[in-house]
Amino acid sequence: MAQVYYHNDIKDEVLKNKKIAVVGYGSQGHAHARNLKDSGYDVVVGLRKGKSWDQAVEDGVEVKTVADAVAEADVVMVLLPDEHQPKVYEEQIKPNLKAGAALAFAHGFNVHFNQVVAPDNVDVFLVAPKGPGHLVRRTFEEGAGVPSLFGVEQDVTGSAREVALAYSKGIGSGRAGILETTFQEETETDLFGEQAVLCGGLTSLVKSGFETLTEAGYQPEVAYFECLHELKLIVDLMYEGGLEGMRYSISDTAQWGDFVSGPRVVNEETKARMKEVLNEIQSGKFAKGWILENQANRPEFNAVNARESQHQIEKVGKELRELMPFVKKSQSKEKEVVTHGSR
Ligand SMILES: NC(=O)C1=CN([C@@H]2O[C@H](COP(=O)(O)OP(=O)(O)OC[C@H]3O[C@@H](n4cnc5c(N)ncnc54)[C@H](OP(=O)(O)O)[C@@H]3O)[C@@H](O)[C@H]2O)C=CC1
Ligand SMILES: CC[C@](O)(C(C)=O)C(=O)O
Ligand SMILES: [Mg+2]
Ligand SMILES: [Mg+2]
Repeated sequence: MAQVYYHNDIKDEVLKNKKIAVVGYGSQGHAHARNLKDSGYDVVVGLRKGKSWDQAVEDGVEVKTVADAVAEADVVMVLLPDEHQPKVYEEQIKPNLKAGAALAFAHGFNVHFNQVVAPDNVDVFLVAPKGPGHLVRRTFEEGAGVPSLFGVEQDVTGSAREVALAYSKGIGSGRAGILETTFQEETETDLFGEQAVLCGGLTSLVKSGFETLTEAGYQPEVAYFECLHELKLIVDLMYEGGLEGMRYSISDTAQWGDFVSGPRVVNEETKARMKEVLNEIQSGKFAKGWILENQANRPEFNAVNARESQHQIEKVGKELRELMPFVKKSQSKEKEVVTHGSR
């Protein structure tokens, strides 16, 4: 088994007297900044004036311009959207980076695909939480954490690995498990996971199930509960006990249906498509497409986003969630409009 590091395995003195600049205060940024601050670290957030700036001030976090925050920092964690990182890096981060500082990321995309090239006189590492930023904060506050991967690309000080481990512990990942990786492995597996399984695969599966039921004449509300709402309850059981743990709680009828019908829906053809997706990630084709889409001001991203928001599952879901205040309360997006309006 790979070595997994936990809270008590990690010495954190190496980070204790360092100033940490967290650039960006969105999903990951607010979680890293607040968790590190609560872990006793000296944190400054680097931002432009705007909603996130106001939110960070309201949260009691020290805020400066990106240039000023970077100039005084020993560790600079870049938590801007991936597509904004190269420009902000060139214009505001690189000119202000101290020699011997560490440049850090939560995802390897820009370093791996050469969109950000660090100078030779800094450490470069990543600490990539394997979960959404809002959960990195929420689980930390609950006394738990989200697992993280860490990896070192460049080590000029000789302490990059120790600093990355201490940083991972500071955001709470030592409670869940910390694994060593490379920028290449993190980038390719993260992109694959979010495209084929966690986000892309899942939304397509849910919508296809919902459409199959509604097109057959069943009530949209029934289809919503069956194909989307209950998914969380089933996935929670997998999170706690794996596939077997989930199957223990469902009926034998459901388990038999799982065995005979699941592999007909997600089959060898699906796996062949997954391999295609992975190949395009590994070859750089996906990255090139995403970079060009942003350079063209996101015509396709915006069109698909607008179309998706009009899907019947979104409309019926919104109405049903209004009637379940306990669901609405824990919903990151509704909460985010108030607390992290930039997303
Ligand atoms: N979302 C997640 O849970 C995960 C993300 N990651 C990685 O973490 C990194 C951050 O992603 P994520 O948290 O989703 O990012 P967000 O989209 O949530 O980041 C938004 C933040 O960036 C700020 N920002 C955007 N552009 C600029 C700019 N030009 N100058 C200054 N600030 C700017 C926004 O400020 P303003 O309010 O002013 O717009 C806001 O604070 C990415 O590398 C991503 O791949 C890794 C694991 C999970
Ligand atoms: C699953 C999506 C993710 O990779 C994440 C939350 O881990 C992301 O990029 O947001
Ligand atoms: Mg991820
Ligand atoms: Mg990702």
